Amino acid sequence: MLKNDTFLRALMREPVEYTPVWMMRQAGRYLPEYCATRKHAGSFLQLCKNTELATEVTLQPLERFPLDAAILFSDILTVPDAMGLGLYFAEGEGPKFERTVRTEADVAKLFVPDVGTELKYVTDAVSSIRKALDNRVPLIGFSGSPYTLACYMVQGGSSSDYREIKTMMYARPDLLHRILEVNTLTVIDYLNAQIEAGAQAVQIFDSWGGSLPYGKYQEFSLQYMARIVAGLKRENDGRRVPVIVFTKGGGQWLEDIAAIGCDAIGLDWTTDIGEARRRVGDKVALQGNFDPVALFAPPAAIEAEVERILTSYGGGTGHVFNLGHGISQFTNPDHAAALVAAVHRLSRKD
Ligand SMILES: Cc1c2[nH]c(c1CCC(=O)O)Cc1[nH]c(c(CCC(=O)O)c1C)Cc1[nH]c(c(CCC(=O)O)c1C)Cc1[nH]c(c(C)c1CCC(=O)O)C2
Repeated sequence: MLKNDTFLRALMREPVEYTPVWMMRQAGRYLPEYCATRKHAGSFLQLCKNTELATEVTLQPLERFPLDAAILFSDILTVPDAMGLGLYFAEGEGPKFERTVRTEADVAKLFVPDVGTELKYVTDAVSSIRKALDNRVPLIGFSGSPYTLACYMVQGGSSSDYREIKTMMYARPDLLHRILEVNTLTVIDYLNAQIEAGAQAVQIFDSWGGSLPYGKYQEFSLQYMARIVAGLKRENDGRRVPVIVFTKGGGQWLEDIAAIGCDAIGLDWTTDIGEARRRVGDKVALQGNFDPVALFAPPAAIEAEVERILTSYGGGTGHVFNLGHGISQFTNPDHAAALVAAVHRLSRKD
């Protein structure tokens, strides 16, 4: 039995005593204890692949702040790495792949990896984290969306304009659809393996779906996320495993996203959460949507911003407080503490 299931109840729009909160990238470089463990591991990827250390960093933010959920420490790019593309992190440059998927021949070679062997280190981490959490709070598993994974696979790394993948989309949509097909089958296996290992909710990170034009978003990103939602095991320990879909920059498509069968939509900070609630009605819960850059302001300003978001949402259940994107590595941890405390204190007043 979970000691604190507020997060799961809010996602299912069941009554809650206060608004639960977690932060995207809550385990990361803004915490000195994370930097110390990462140094000990050698590299970020070695940290992800070491069960004991991945467990340790997952729990670090929970030791500091009374967060209502833990998130598996890993990365979305473990999936293309398992497809043999060779993930590495060049110092100061972000993620890169040794091989890209651009030509007809590259696409023909692409395969659905055996998740049970190639990504066993991830499911081992899930089991180990569940044990270490001892039912304190629920554990969130996650994956990249098929389109967001494809962005890194085609580009070979991060990009400012996604020129290669978008050119493929316009010139050879058949090739991109084939990549998305392989990614979709892989993500279904991957998330189901995380759920079987103990993940109590899952989030699909569609970080780059918001860069697509209207219509193309539905065809190249949302359609595939709908297939994932339909393909997931939805029960664990006798409870429903809620699915959160986070399309960064997806605020204009909320009705479409709410229609794919997910339980919650993650919002970035550009959308008014009260208006979002009116648009989706009681179809889904909402997660968000504090601008992570506002964490650089003094605690009084952070509290005012928390209050604005809680007031806009309008009380009751169905809201999971979060940042609108990952926390910056330059954030002062005391400011993150102020955010978490403000969410709990101000939402209990309702
Ligand atoms: C696009 C994406 C990635 N990874 C992820 C996304 C989707 C969310 C988003 O849009 O930000 C998701 C992710 N990455 C990480 C987590 C762990 C769980 C958590 O605490 O939220 C999660 C959920 C750890 C990480 N993933 C990464 C770090 C920093 C690596 C380090 O310690 O050096 C962490 C803590 C590396 C990473 N991984 C990725 C990038 C672009 C980078 C480099 C950017 C950066 O340096 O912040 C790909």
